[in-house]
Amino acid sequence: MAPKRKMSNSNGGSPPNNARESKKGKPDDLQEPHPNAKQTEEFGIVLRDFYPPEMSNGRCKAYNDGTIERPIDALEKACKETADKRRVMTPGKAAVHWFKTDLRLQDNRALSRAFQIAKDNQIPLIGVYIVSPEDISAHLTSPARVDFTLRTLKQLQRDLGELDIPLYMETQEKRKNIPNRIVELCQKWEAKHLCANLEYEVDELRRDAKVVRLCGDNDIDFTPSHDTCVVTPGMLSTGAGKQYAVYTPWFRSWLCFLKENPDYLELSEDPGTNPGNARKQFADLFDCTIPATPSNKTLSDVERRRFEKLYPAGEHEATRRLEKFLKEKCGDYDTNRNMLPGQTTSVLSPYFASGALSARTAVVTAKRANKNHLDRYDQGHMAWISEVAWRDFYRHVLVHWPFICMNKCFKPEATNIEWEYDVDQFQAWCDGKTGFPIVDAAMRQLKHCAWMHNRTRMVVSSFLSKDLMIDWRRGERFFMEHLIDGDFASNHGGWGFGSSTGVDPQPYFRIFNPLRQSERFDFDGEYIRTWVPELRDIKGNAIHEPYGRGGGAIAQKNGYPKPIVEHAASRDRALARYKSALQG
Ligand SMILES: Cc1cc2nc3c(=O)[nH]c(=O)nc-3n(C[C@H](O)[C@H](O)[C@H](O)COP(=O)(O)OP(=O)(O)OC[C@H]3O[C@@H](n4cnc5c(N)ncnc54)[C@H](O)[C@@H]3O)c2cc1C
Repeated sequence: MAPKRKMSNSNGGSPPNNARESKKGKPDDLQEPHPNAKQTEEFGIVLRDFYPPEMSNGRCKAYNDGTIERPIDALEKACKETADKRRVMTPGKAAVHWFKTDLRLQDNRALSRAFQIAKDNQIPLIGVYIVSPEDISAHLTSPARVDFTLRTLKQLQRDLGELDIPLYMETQEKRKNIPNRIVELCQKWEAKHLCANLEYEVDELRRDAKVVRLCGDNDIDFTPSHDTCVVTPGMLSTGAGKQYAVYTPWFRSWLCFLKENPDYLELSEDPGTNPGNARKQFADLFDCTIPATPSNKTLSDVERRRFEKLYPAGEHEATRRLEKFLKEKCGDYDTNRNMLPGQTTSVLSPYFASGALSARTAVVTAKRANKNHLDRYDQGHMAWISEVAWRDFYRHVLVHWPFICMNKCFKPEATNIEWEYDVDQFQAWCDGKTGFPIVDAAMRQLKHCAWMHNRTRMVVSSFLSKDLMIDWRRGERFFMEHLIDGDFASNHGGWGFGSSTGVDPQPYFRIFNPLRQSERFDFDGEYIRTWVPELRDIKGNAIHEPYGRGGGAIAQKNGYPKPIVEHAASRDRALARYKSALQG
């Protein structure tokens, strides 16, 4: 069992105002890791094969005060500094769209731009997709999500093929080779224009800044587009000109912005038939095979078939689901969305995560179904639009506070909380064997479906970080490794909420009571009975707490564990530890 994290008085403690100044008045070494970095490494939170040790809280502060440049600023600087070179570009013999997490034809800002360039110059458009197994490992992408992406690529290749647009795909083991390889491909095809949509995670922004400069040096125009958010990160700020850290005022501002800037809700034009003679000029690109699944991300045949059935790939399925949800379920979404049995939400998250569906299309279609209102008329539609906006919100947070992408939290001082690193309890949580039926049902739903209901995502994240006091970042990692919709910004945001280390303004003493959550949102125990077969025969409300309410004999006979902690005592421990780190 790993030892507990020790409280630290060095720069691991709550950062004083001048956290980057040492006692001697010299600036602290920003390369110095956090005092507990060894522990985060040993517990599998910081992946040292890919990243440096956990940074100090002072380094987070240096991002906040501008001493260290944000990756988005580095990218913008690269675009600005190469702007002159880009203006004189000649059309070349092809235009290229580099697909990433935007695997669709509909409403795709950069693809639309690439097609327009091809059309204006009567040259062929080529699509390209590069798989990097190293990237997939570093980003903890789940096998279910890898499989979903590869299936989506197949559909995309078919759809593009119908327009005579080839999709060239290849594997680059090392992610550091991607920028050079992209340029090499453009040179090979004599393309002078490369288009792609931005991804806002740190590695991706840094990679794209490199691509911008490399392209500039090689007479290729690459101007990345903002596409994944409805409102571009950086467009909304508080009256004091700062980035919002609280959702409600941010959402008011998001609504206002869209009313004042309706063009942000204009969908991009789909590409048409390839203007150039691509079938002749680039014939070999049309029968590209789908890249192989990296060996550490394979699924069993049973899993593959199950996920194919649960989540058919591609944008046509995404559109079908969106329309069906808006017609049949969205009207009741505000009252039903927290209920666990049945399907009360859209289950569109895998499609958003892979980019098979754009958030803009979702909001515009929901608005249309709501008599063209974003924030009036039907409560269900308004509630759903505001949930899709959460996705934007967490991306805005990521862009402004990039250190959250580097194993830190929004409140860096919360990394000093005295966490437990109990391997057995963590395993019980992963396996759905904690003795708390609602928690166990949820964790088993995750294993089976590679998806979990939002309500139980909140319950299990609170349980791990508060009832078990386990460093929530290990849970964040486990989610990424298992979710089909694993998405850094939303996952981190959700874990920040569950563990009270994020942007949520609620104080840490909001601790979910698993029993109350179970009684409230799974009233008849249907969700528990679906996922925990050991408890299926227990009648009435004993299902929520078998050992305390007369269902113990059945539970025990079927091998269901007793609760591994006592909620009231755990709650007190959590309150004391949070208080000591955050207010002490
Ligand atoms: C601990 C935790 C981890 C999470 N991890 C992820 C993740 O890795 N990927 C992910 O897409 N979502 C994540 N979420 C948010 C949310 O749980 C899922 O988006 C939602 O359950 C997906 O189901 P749905 O498509 O049926 O959502 P619906 O209720 O139909 O909502 C529609 C869409 O809105 C967005 N959305 C809804 N709620 C949220 C939210 N709270 N935060 C951000 N976006 C939201 C999603 O894109 C979702 O598909 C997490 C939440 C928590 C509490």
